[in-house]
Amino acid sequence: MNALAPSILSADFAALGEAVKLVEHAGAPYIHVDVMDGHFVPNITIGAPVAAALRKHINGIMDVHLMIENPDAYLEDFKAAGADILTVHYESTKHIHRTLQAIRKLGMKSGLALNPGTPVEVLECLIDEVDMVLIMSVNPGFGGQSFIPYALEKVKQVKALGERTGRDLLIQVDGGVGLQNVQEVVNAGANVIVAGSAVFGAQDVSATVQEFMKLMNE
Ligand SMILES: O=C(CO)[C@@H](O)[C@H](O)COP(=O)(O)O
Ligand SMILES: [Fe+2]
Repeated sequence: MNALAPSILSADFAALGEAVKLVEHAGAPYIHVDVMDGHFVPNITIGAPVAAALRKHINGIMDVHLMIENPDAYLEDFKAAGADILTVHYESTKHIHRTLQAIRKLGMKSGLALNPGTPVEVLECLIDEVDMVLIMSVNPGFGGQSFIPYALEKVKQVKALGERTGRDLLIQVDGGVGLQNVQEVVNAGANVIVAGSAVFGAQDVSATVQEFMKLMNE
């Protein structure tokens, strides 16, 4: 079953608990939490204390996307906050292999995100340490940007790598996905779809989640 991960980046930050409840009730199995530090990306969002507060409202999977420099310093904080999957950027740290190992050692699933300018080849020597690959289909930092079509090619490459290495990978796509292109993204091989503005910017959030899940699993 392909899964939707609504990104709370586009929700009302003063009512995140309600936002989570709404999308979970509509059938979204993941909640995607975007953490930005104003250094790795030109925007600042939320940190571990807000993630910990949100955890109490999340029944499903809390999927934390770290867009921060020096992620190693915060892995334990996000474990304590209740993250199920912790995703770090390949570009954000010198010793990414060690970081991925540390995430698993703390008992979380490890996610590895690749910026649009980073080739899939970098996964070759990291794949055994990775539970989820996140292909960024926009440059990280903001919601509501346009989908970069080359991401589809990268998703196909990740899928092929998973098959070749016998790994049952979670393949996540993040950025610019809406009802109009979600099937294309799933057909390329993605099985976890992040959507922020397309979900929380919709008139009927609940119906939009249901429509996503339907299109993704047809
Ligand atoms: O990580 C990010 C942005 O850097 C995302 O998770 C966004 O929140 C996706 O927003 P939309 O493109 O779906 O509006
Ligand atoms: Fe994200």
